[in-house]
Amino acid sequence: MEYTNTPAASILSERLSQLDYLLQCVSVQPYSIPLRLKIAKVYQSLGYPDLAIGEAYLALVLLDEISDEGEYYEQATEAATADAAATDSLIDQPVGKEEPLIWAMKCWSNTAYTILVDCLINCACLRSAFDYNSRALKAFPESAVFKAYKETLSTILHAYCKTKNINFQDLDVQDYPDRGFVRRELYPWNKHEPDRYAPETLEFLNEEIAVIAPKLEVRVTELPILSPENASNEKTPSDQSPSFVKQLGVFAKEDLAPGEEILKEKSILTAVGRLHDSFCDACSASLPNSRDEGKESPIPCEECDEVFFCSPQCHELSSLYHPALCDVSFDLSGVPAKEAADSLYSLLLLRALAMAETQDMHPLDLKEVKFIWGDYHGLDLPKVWKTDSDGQLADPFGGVPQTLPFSFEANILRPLHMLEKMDINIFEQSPRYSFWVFNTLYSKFRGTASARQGLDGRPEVGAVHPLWCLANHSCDPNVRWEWQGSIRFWVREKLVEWEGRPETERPGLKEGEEVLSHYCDVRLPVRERREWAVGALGGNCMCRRCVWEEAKEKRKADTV
Ligand SMILES: C[S@@+](CC[C@H](N)C(=O)[O-])C[C@H]1O[C@@H](n2cnc3c(N)ncnc32)[C@H](O)[C@@H]1O
Repeated sequence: MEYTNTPAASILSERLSQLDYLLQCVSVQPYSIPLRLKIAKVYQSLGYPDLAIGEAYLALVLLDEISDEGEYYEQATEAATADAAATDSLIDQPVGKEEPLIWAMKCWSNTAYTILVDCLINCACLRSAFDYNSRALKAFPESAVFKAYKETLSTILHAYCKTKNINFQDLDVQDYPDRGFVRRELYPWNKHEPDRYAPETLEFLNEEIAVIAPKLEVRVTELPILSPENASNEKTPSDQSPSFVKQLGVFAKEDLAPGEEILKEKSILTAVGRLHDSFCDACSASLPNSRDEGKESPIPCEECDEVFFCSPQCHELSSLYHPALCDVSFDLSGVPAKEAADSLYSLLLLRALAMAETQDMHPLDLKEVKFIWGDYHGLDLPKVWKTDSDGQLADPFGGVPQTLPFSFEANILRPLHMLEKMDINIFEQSPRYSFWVFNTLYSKFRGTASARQGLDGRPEVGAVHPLWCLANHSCDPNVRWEWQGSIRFWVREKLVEWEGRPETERPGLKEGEEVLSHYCDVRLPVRERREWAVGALGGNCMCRRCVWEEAKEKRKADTV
């Protein structure tokens, strides 16, 4: 990354170097509370309040380990005693006769709560902020800082009630909003992201795709940059020429006939949010009922007997993730319906962490994850990141847009809980299983995962098919797909009917033509299609059918 000579850019560069140094230190001193707090402060000063929350929370966990004599009592106490004796441990000198360790712990606890509450408010996690501020006020009843946060929270919550037209007194703490958006970013220190357009990347992806789709290849292509505003009534997209961005796409290597099956991909990066014995644990195919005659019976895991596989192949593939999860139950089936989709992303995260642990790899180096699209903001950080002349951030995110959904539960607590269930030491392994790694995985999954609903309309199964998801979208697709365990593409035998299509067009793909999938129900009218696909596309669809149909609607409206 190039750092221009603006004052903000050099401050950014300095803070990133500081972070780099502290991250190296924490890999050798994973139980150091002041070090966790220093990292939290640097994240905060860089405009990543979400990452600061994670480190401040770890500092609180370490403090609890000492006070409650928890599993890591010895390591945490040893580190804290050494830190309390050191001079640069973020604390004032002890007053009176208080023991240095007790005094230091009080100071660290105060700092941890301050960072946590401030950042939770900035990330719109108001219920969690309220909860931690109440605990802080119990520990430090006279603190002007926590009293001020109480006021701030009350003001924000009153304003929230006003917009929702509800009485503040009627709002239960459990119903306080607790979810916001944070920066969706290729973090400057992330060394795991490949150059997706480099010849060696394309060579690797084409070797992989040759196995499951011998007539297709991955190529670099150009796509219009989409934004949610570009179809608003004031600006007509067809009047503007969109800017383009380099991305990957899937192309035909030879002429493909209508009806031909051209891709069949099985993935183990799957998530099942319902009863485990109804779906193959590896590929998520529905399992045959025990009464289904002539069907092979599901194969159980011989160790835990809790998960089942649809075939010997899936049973074998489970050796790539299941050892880390064998006998571990992580049930999210009880989450409220409105959180069901988010919980599938968490289960995909769990699968990726289990794959990394079983294969002893960094999660971002897994081949199923490494090359997939993270839909990062793509802005030049040294140019967009903003501070004033004193180095104060323009806003808690440094002026950088926020599009990644974030909650304390999904991005901090749940991943740590998953690691603990897999018996992973959350302190010593924090360089590999870090909060920015969870965010990066969530960014990738949100850009590419498919979900299938159950009969009640609730998202039930999710999966990332790393090669299939390289295909781009059109509301006039040339393939159709089906997902039942494996995902399959067929060349369409019948093209979608819409008025603007040139009459000469026939189904089938010519050599070199792009495979165009669909991310929404293409039977719907343009407005509904765009609403459906906006999340997956990052903006309103600008395919030729959408542009044509929107123009027609506009002409119709103008004549009325
Ligand atoms: C599942 S990925 C598709 C593969 C992606 N192009 C890549 O490089 O890996 C989805 C992303 O591709 C882009 N995309 C797909 N179809 C598009 C279209 N018709 N117009 C513009 N962008 C599109 C959007 O950025 C979207 O977030």
